[in-house]
Formats: sequence, structure tokens, C-alpha cells
Amino acid sequence: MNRNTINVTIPDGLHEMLEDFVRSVISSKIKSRDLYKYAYEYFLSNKTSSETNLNDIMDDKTEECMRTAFENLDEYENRRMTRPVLFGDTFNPEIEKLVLSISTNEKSPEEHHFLQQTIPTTLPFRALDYDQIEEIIQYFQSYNVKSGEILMKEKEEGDYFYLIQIGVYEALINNKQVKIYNNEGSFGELALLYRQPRLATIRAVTDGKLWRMNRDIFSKVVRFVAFKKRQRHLEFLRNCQILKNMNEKEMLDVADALKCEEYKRGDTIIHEGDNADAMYFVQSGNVEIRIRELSNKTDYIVVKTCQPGDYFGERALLYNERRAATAIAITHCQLLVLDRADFNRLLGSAKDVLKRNAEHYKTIVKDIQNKHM
Ligand SMILES: Nc1ncnc2c1ncn2[C@@H]1O[C@@H]2COP(=O)(O)O[C@H]2[C@H]1O
Repeated sequence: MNRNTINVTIPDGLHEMLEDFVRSVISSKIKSRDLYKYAYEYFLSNKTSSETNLNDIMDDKTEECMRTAFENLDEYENRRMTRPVLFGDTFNPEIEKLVLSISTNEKSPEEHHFLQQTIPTTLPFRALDYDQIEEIIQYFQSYNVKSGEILMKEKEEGDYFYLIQIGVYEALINNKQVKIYNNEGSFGELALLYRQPRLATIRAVTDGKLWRMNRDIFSKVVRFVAFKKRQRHLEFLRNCQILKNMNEKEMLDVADALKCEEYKRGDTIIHEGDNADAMYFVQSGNVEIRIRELSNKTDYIVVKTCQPGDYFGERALLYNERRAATAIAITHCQLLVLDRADFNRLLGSAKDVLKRNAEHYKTIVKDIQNKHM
């Protein structure tokens, strides 16, 4: 063999992987300066999702949820989206375009309006913007149902996700009714999200009208929503002073762990004296931090007004104590919530920064109280 010849083996799939990446860069119009960042996120999300199978997502939390599901489907539905949605497929940011080759069907203005109003309130689609909702409306197809029709059967493979416009539907497990949908709600996403057999049978109790989306499109749309959510959280975290020493991977982990909560003006988010289970980042709106006033001159004093980018609720987690103050939404607010387990697992050295900042709280309260005297 010629001494200058090097024997190389090109792994199967390398060519396609690079080709997909290049196509994605071009179609997403990535600028030169963003190339590394984009590549990092692109390969990381592909890696994470291609390494994930049903066993990975069936962790303790999910298993516990599944068990609960058989007893109480409602409870499961409330909790099912509290963890990041993961799939066996590789994620491709090209789905951003949602160019999907299925026949779409025309909608009347009333139908369009119904979908426009209902989609954002449906769990799998909550993170979508107005434009994206407009885009996915076209992939819903109407489906008229007759009373008694079985829409899906327990233990069978999932085919469609359904959104209810009209009609009453019952969910049955082992022929026992576990839930009733009365002219609103959605069903059929669990089997599609988790690649598992249907957990329940759904039967129409009355004639009705549904909107449905097939498995492939649903999974693309939901992965797109998860991708968008991650991007949005990352963007927010990159501007957080307390996290500025974190590397990109650590920040991605935090981004995935965050859960978005909305509060109306006047809502109490946490209450002084309560046990603590999470900390909060203010994504939009303002939150007032109030402490009960013991001198009785006022009911409470305002120790801080949190702006977008600020955080609160970390102190009780840091010191394993009860809440030292009450937090009230003084405008409509969107908050990013990090629960206790993720706080302990993911914040690392950022906790030292939080501790240093929390050391000033007592002085701040004293200063304010002195001003009130
Ligand atoms: N001066 C302050 N004293 C106590 N808590 C404060 C103060 N300013 C802001 N806070 C926040 O209010 C939160 C109430 O819940 P925690 O005690 O978990 O954490 C507290 C802090 O994040």
C-alpha cells in the first residue's frame, strides 16, 4: 500500500446528516455570524431526540402519571405537559416552515374563527404565536361524527389528534367511563406524543363535529412548538445576569426545565409563610414583592417591583425555609418557573450568586421600614 494512502471509513449516514444540516442552514437563512450557534443547537437537538426512545421518556415521573391515568385521566392530562416533549424522530428545524404535503381543506370564516380561538387554548399548541396558529389551521381537517361512533380504541396504535367543536364524547378504560368531554376539549395526543398505544377508547355520545390532524403532522407541529419554546427560553436566559457564567449546554438544560405560567393582574403567585417548591423568572409584566408590616402602620410594605428579566422565590429554596414575602402580579404576567428539583440539579454556581444577592434582603427591608417611620 502507498505510504501516503490513508484508509478511512465514512460512517453510514454522515453524508445525509451533513446534507440535511446544509439544507437547513440555507432554508433558515442563517447568517455567517450565527452559524456556530445554529450548528450547536441543530446538532444538540438532533442528538437529544435521536437518542431518546420510549424507555427514556418513561422515567419515574411519567410512569407515575401513567398509573394515575388509569385511575384519573383528568389528573394525567393536567400533568402530562409539565415535562419536555421528546420524540424518537430526529428534529429538523426545517419544519419551521411546516411545508407539508397533505391536502388541506377549506374552512368557512366561522370555522376559521373557531380554530383560531381554540388552538391556543389546547395544551400541545400553547407555545405557538399567532402566525404559527394561522399556519397550522390549514392542517386541521373537519370530521363529522355520528352518535355511538368509536373514534379510537384502547391499546391500538394512534392515528389522529382530535379537537372538539361540537358533541359529547366519553373516554372508557376497560369499558368503564373515566372522563366525559362536553362540547369542548381535545383528545388523542398521548399516543402520538409518547409513541404508545391508546390509553383509552373514545366514543361519541351524541352526533358531533371534530377537527383532526394526522399523526405525522401533529408530531411535526408539536416538535416545532418544543423547539420554539426552547429558543424563547434560551433567549431569555442569555440575558439573565445570574446565569452569565453558565455555558451553552447548561443553559439549554435550564431552558428545557422551565415551565411557562401566566398570571392575571392581582393574582397572588406565592404567599409569605408558605412552603416553597419553585423559583420564578419574570418573562413579561411586573410582580410586586410585599412583606407583612408588623408595626401595623400599613398592612404591608413593597420591597421590590420585579421587571422582565428579574427573578424571585429563590431564597426559600436556597435556605430550605418558608416564603419570606408575597409576590403579586400587578400586570398580566408571564413567568418561567423552575421547580425545586431542577433548581437543585441545574443551577450549580449560579446559586452562589443568588445567595450573595439574597444577603441584601434584610438590609433592604430595614431601610424601607426606616423610611416609613
Ligand atoms: N427584601 C426582600 N426580602 C425577602 N424576600 C425578597 C425581598 N426582595 C425580594 N424578595 C423575593 O421574594 C421572595 C419570596 O419567596 P422566597 O423567600 O422564596 O424568596 C424571596 C425573594 O426572591
